[in-house]
Amino acid sequence: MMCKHPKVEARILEELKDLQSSSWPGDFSVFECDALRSAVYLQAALLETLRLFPATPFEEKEAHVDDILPNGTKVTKGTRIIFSLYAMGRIEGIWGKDYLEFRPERWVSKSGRLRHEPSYKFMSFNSGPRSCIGKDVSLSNMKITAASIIHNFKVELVKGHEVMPQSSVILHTQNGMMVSLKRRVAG
Ligand code: HEM
Repeated sequence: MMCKHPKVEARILEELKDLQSSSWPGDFSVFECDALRSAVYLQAALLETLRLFPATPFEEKEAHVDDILPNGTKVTKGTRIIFSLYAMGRIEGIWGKDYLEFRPERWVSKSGRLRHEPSYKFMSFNSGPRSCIGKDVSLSNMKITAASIIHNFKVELVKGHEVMPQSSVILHTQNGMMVSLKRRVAG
């Protein structure tokens, strides 16, 4: 997403500039979890990526008892329901007119804090009693990894390579994602 959205990348770099990092051999800088707590825009960009490209694109549930769904649909015990988290991240009625735009700003409140979206709206970590117990640890790890890569390297998509999602239990890319890394000037 950063390769295709240079303004977002620039804003993340700006946010990282003031955060504490540690040096690694080779003149690299890495960020630790605590230092990234205030990196609201970086987290917003990761959440926005997961909205458009949820790692689990669809899920299946089975009705434990006869029930009625919020839209009035009756389901009988044992009915299997498959729902698409991928589609739910791209519905205008849920996300607004700009639902197809990659816009991390939608996750940032007027006061500059991370905007909370209810889990039944942002379903990438599922909702309810079987929601992902690794949500916080995965977001921390993604922040650490993304911050360290973006700060040290300019990531560019290989010319002519088109990244296409491929549906499976875990969202894949049809032909991978070919990129080149250019070392950013330290400092
Ligand atoms: C971007 C990273 C991740 C995403 C998008 C994600 C998403 C999800 C989703 C959608 C489910 C519900 C699956 C279902 O009910 O069919 C789930 C469940 C679960 N996740 Fe994650 N997950 C992520 C990372 C992790 C990590 C790092 C851990 C462990 C440290 C983890 C542990 C679990 C466990 C144990 C469950 C099952 C919870 C239950 O059934 O009660 N996840 N995750």
